[in-house]
Amino acid sequence: MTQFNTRTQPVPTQQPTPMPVHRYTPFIPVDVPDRTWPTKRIEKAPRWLSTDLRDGNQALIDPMTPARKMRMFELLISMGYKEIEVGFPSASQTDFDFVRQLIERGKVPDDVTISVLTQAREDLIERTAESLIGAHRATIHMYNATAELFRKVVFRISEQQCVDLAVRGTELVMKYADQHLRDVEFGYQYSPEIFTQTPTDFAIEVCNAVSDVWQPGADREIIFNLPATVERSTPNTYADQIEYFCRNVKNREYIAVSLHPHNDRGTAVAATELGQMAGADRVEGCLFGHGERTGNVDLVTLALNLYTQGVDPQIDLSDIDNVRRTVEYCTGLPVHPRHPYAGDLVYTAFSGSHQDAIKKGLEYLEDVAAEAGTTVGEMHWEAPYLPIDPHDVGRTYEAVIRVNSQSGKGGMAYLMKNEFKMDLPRRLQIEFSRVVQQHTDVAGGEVTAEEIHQIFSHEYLGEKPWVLQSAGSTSSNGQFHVTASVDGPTRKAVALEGEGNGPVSAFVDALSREGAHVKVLDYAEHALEAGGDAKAAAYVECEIGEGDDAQVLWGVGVDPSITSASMKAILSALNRAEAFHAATRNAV
Ligand SMILES: CC(=O)SCCNC(=O)CCNC(=O)[C@H](O)C(C)(C)COP(=O)(O)OP(=O)(O)OC[C@H]1O[C@@H](n2cnc3c(N)ncnc32)[C@H](O)[C@@H]1OP(=O)(O)O
Ligand SMILES: CC(C)C(=O)C(=O)O
Ligand SMILES: [Mg+2]
Repeated sequence: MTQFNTRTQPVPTQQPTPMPVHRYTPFIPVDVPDRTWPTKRIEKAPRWLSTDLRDGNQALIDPMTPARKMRMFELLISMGYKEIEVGFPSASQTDFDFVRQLIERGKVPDDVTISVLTQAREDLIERTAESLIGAHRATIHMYNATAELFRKVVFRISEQQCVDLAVRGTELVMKYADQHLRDVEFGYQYSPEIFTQTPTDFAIEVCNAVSDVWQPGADREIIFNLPATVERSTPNTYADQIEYFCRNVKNREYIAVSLHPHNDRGTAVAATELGQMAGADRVEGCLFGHGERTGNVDLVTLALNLYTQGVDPQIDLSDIDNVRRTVEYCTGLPVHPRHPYAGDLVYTAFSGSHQDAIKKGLEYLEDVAAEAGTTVGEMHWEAPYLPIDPHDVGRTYEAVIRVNSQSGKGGMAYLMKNEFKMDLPRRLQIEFSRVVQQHTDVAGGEVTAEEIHQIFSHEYLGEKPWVLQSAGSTSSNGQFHVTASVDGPTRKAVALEGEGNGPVSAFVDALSREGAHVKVLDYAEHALEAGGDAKAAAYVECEIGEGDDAQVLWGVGVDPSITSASMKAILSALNRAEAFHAATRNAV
């Protein structure tokens, strides 16, 4: 029976916020009681469109220069994007010229479609069509807002006038495409802007009216892009709207239903994933979630979310740091250190229990791979706290474990093994972690792998006062005889001799004849490097001294000869005992 008192008081009442919450009203979702999306799975990549050069660019403090735009375009091509929105050519001469540059300099591969955005205004549509002359494959993307607030406040038009604007705009797109773009493999995309705040039936009505003009068919698709221009509700409501739209829009089989989520509530990725489950074919977004306000949906996260499910994202993110550096250069904005998959810290554990589990997980994978005669890179990935193998995105395991005051033995042991090839026995790990902990408690902050190695060398490999000068051993009939020359605490070059059933016990015997009492409790050794000039590391756990003064300490030795390494390890333990006594004497 437990002895403590369980809580008897009620849970304390939380206080109302002092913020004016009454100013806000809940979002009213479309009613889809027979929704099917919750049980669907995403089993293939959607058609991606990157709008980094349009929605991403229009939201930057300093829009990209032509050189930066070109760098971004080349990056997107190299990653595998086949649909790229390259700008708003009627907005400025710079935007227009960039589109012309892409076309005239032959920068657009034949299998890539560029698209450009325009408002539903004749002068802008004409200029937009002109920007695409000579393109191989191109799409004009036209939008007008359909939400009531926008009709009332921005446009001051009725529902019918809103439909008419979309219809007239579509007719104008077709007119100018016919005039300028007959040699282009031409496509049309229409967005009922603020789709999520538009009654879905009205959004469908506008799209159907646009469809009647465009007349989609087997070789004449239309893209209906359904933006969460401002994210206002939970992701499931977006999915309901998408499923409802897909079920009720005319000519569904000739329509590419496209998602264009923004991230105002921080749930754009979830909304996009649920939207795909609800039937969408296509996704528009930006790398690392650039774009208006909180950004467009993040294409990197979406792609790698698919990847972690074993679904080919059809995008190359095998050098994620290069992608990140290029995007940072083009946008002038940094990627957050905790950004999914790409941030500096996202494959790093500082805390002890995470490090311990990661270390064990990676060792387990190595063992299983070795048993199967293969490499970890070929194995099914499953590792604690690491949803993805950092190697797959071009990261190393170096940053996986970093040490600070929150770290335990596993982290230090991992760094000692991976960076310095020293495989510390478990009880030595425990002892050494206390040494490092003393350091982090005093110094605070992170200790680098190099610093951990320095602390280790100072603690275990400092040869004072006992130093091994030379050593030899012979054996006959299982009996070992060692000779050694050591500098001791009081005398230099003391000649030692001892006998035992192994070189370690013979050396212990030799030391006892000098008055140094050592009992070996545990022993481990391994080669440090492969090859002819390999060194060995020896680790010994020793009881030093006798009676009440006896201490249990680890010692470590490194030497080309395994016999000398083990002798050095014993002297290391003696040195640490001396240091301990000196510290105690000084303290007294
Ligand atoms: C959700 C989005 O991201 S939409 C894309 C937004 N991106 C951009 O706007 C970047 C590029 N835009 C621009 O450079 C400019 O807005 C231009 C060149 C297109 C137009 O500039 P201007 O003619 O000065 O108009 P302005 O920028 O003030 O736009 C507002 C006007 O366009 C109208 N308008 C806005 N959107 C649309 C549309 N989709 N279709 C038709 N008219 C529209 C507004 O009602 C308003 O009209 P009003 O002046 O009669 O009141
Ligand atoms: C132009 C449209 C598609 C847009 O960017 C939005 O609504 O967010
Ligand atoms: Mg947008």
